Amino acid sequence: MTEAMIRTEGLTRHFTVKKQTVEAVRGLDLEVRAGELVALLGPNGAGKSTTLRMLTTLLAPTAGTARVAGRDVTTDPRGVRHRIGYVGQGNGAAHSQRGRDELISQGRAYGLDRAAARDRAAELIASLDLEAVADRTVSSLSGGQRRRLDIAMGLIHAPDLLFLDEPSTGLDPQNRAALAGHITALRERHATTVVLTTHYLDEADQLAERVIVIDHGRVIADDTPERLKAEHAGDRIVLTFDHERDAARAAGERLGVLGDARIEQSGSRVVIEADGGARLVPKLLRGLDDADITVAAVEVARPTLDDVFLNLTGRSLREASKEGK
Ligand SMILES: Nc1ncnc2c1ncn2[C@@H]1O[C@H](COP(=O)(O)OP(=O)(O)OP(=O)(O)O)[C@@H](O)[C@H]1O
Repeated sequence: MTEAMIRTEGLTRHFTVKKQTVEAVRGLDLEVRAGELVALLGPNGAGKSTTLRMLTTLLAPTAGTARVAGRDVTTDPRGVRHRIGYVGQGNGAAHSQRGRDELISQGRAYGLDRAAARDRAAELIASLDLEAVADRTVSSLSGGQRRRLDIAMGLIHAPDLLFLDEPSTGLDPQNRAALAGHITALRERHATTVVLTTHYLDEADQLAERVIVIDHGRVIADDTPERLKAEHAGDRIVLTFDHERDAARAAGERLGVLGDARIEQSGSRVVIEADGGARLVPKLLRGLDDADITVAAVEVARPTLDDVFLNLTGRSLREASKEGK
């Protein structure tokens, strides 16, 4: 069996702030296999960046061990650094340089000769769609272009493993979607293992094959987005009635056909949380029809990762993020 790309045991980091101990990361046991695209998802202050900074050797663990790309972060940090790429939060190239030159210098810093650095820069410029802007100074690039340049910098030495800390924070939805497309394409082309952090739920959902949910420095769930949603949250059927009394009757009488599904009425709406929502709808509508209750609208909403987080912690990820700030 090949060695895991990342393996941590009891990885822990404490900070001391005004004589108080902050347990940023508390005993993380992680395994990431070669080729995976993993998102660490959690609210502000959950410990995602601290984890990434330990895995990339920027921060020493307080306790525990981590092997990254076959090297130990504590005993061989240089070995780790040579095998990984890291794009931090809003790091970025020197602003007065042209993007292409930045990439070439970065390649040289990693030991490529000039010709190899130039070729590699050209390849990344093409695959990250930077041709039109590579010869402009970095300071003149848009947020999305600069973020793509940052990613190219992290990939210059063709690492097997790339860490991206909140790659799309601050980008508009269109640029976020484009960046997600580039990350997926890079992975398909080079089989790079990618570990990224995000607090965009839809991004984790669409981009990652595996989502590790972190809260208060611990892993609270770890699975594919589909399985997380299937296991921790049901579909939601939203029924809207013309009158509140119809909603009350529907909630009170007829919806018993749904067994133990969670039913909530608010005003003229009834929300039912149940697995396989779409399949239940015909039965539900027949039951309501039999009872002479007229439904104005019916809608089936698939669960989101926010519902998963809510069911696991009792807090919405959006609310939890605000409280962590
Ligand atoms: N250098 C530091 N000194 C003191 N406390 C720190 C330091 N770095 C992080 N922390 C604390 O550790 C906890 C985890 O922070 P971390 O940045 O890892 O969270 P995060 O999940 O990456 O959040 P965000 O989404 O806001 O980046 C927080 O309580 C934070 O205040």
